[in-house]
Amino acid sequence: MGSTTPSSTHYLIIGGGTAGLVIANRLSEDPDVNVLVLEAGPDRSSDPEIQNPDAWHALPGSELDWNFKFEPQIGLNNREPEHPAGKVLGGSSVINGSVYVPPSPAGIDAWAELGNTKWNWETLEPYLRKSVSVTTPEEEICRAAGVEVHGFQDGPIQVTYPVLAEEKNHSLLRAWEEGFKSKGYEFTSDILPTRMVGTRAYVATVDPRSGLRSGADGRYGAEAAKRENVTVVTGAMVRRILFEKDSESVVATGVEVALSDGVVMTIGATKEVILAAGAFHTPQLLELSGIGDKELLSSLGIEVVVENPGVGRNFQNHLMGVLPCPLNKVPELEGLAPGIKALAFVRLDGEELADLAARFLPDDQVPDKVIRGILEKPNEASAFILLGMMPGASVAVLVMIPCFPASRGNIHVASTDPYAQPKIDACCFSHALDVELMARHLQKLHEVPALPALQHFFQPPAAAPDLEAIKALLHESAQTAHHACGTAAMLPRETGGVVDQELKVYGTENLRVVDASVFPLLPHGNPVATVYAVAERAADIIKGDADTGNTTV
Ligand SMILES: Cc1cc2nc3c(=O)[nH]c(=O)nc-3n(C[C@H](O)[C@H](O)[C@H](O)COP(=O)(O)OP(=O)(O)OC[C@H]3O[C@@H](n4cnc5c(N)ncnc54)[C@H](O)[C@@H]3O)c2cc1C
Repeated sequence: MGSTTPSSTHYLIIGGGTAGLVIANRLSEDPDVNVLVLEAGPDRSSDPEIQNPDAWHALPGSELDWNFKFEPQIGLNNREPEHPAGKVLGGSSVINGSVYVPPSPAGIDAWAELGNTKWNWETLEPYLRKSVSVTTPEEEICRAAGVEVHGFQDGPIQVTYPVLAEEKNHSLLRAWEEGFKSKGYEFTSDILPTRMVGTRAYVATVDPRSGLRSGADGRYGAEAAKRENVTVVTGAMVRRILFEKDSESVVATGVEVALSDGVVMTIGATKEVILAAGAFHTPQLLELSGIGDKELLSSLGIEVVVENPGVGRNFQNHLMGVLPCPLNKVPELEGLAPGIKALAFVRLDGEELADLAARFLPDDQVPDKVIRGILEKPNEASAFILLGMMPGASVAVLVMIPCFPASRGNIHVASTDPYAQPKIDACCFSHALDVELMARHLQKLHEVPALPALQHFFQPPAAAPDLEAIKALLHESAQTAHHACGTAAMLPRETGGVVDQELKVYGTENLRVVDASVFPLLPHGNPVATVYAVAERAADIIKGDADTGNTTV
């Protein structure tokens, strides 16, 4: 790895986070190209405390978190939720909860329906496989649990079954599966399921050998950093992207960056600038650099390089409803470690969903029509449930997350200061469907602890409140998940797109975005699996363009 900061490189990657390190790794496989990664946070890849997956609760709010805060949310009774994001080499993959959930095929096929005909399940699936290696527990445990994994052997991210691997969890797991089976939800054995509704084994991005977290700073980052043609600079805050503009084209020539010693310098990029700063900073950097809504930029005195009002729009995130469940004192729960134990993907009754879709998702509006199409598929879940065990196991929590929220928020700069937080309005519950659907799921969640198979473990639950009371409760108490995405969306330009299907920023020759910002639609579960897959595919697209001479500079 080069040790000093070069003044020029072929590929300049802004943000050494989840997606940024995938790109750095894959592009630098070609020894003839130079890759520079500029990461604002520090390198903590060999700090065992940070890499301990159980320590993740302590990381949001720490110095490794950008500590974003939303504007008061009308839909959440004016609460101002916090949203962490990793400020560290490896980005949010270093502070996240390690839950690994591949996206659902219909959720990815919806990307094509939204206008990205080259992006669907068929084109993304190979990259899901390429990004991870799955280690299963002993054969006997897998056979008894019905777990199957095909392929998934060579990827840098290590994925394991930590709950299944510990035998003392098994009786709770069996009861969970039996309970849901009694409601018609079968266990889904494959890690890449073809049937979305049902229970699944919990899988996590944890290295089976060390027991430590497996994030982007692990093999992706470490392998890249060993190469002569890669330079990773930490503590490097990119302040804006620089362009050369004439009547024909807009070419990204490099960036202005503040290094950890206070030096501010410009660094040139002779092939491409790749923006991988995450769903909050990517739209912020685009706007600070002159790409965005003309009126907004002009009001702040920012010179407009490319006019595009889509920048910062289409913000999506999951909301969570939580039901605490007191536990019985039974020997099977003694000594269980806290944390997530089980997963279930569930669906409202078909008629109820059809009724909600007809009332709240008009057929002539996008993305409502596309979300409607997903919800109408009997194979698709409308929410997922996580069973979490609290320390001491006297209480468990059921966390319920609707899969495909219809509300859309926005993120915009409020000043020209690159260190100032952008204004984030998640617009939680701004789409009427979201609270209706979530309230019905929360009502049904009350049935779970009372399922005959689970009664041994859970104390009898209180009766579920009526729907109106639950809606009021959700406005008061729904939590935001940490799944921000969509703010530089891959969509046709006329429908709010910021990047095209090659992830190139519209109106530029050689600026790409590769991170969760490009998702046109949030996947049905936790998003990191999709971030890795998108970044893997993006690397192939960039390499392909280089091979065909499509990179214009
Ligand atoms: C607390 C938390 C828990 C989560 N839990 C889960 C989970 O259990 N499972 C799951 O699937 N997903 C989870 N997620 C979401 C998932 O981790 C993210 O969606 C994913 O990591 C985002 O990847 P990214 O590449 O888009 O951005 P990031 O990984 O955040 O990378 C962006 C990088 O850019 C850097 N950067 C930003 N601005 C600049 C700048 N101006 N100059 C230089 N560098 C800059 C940042 O420091 C960061 O390293 C969680 C997220 C959080 C925050």
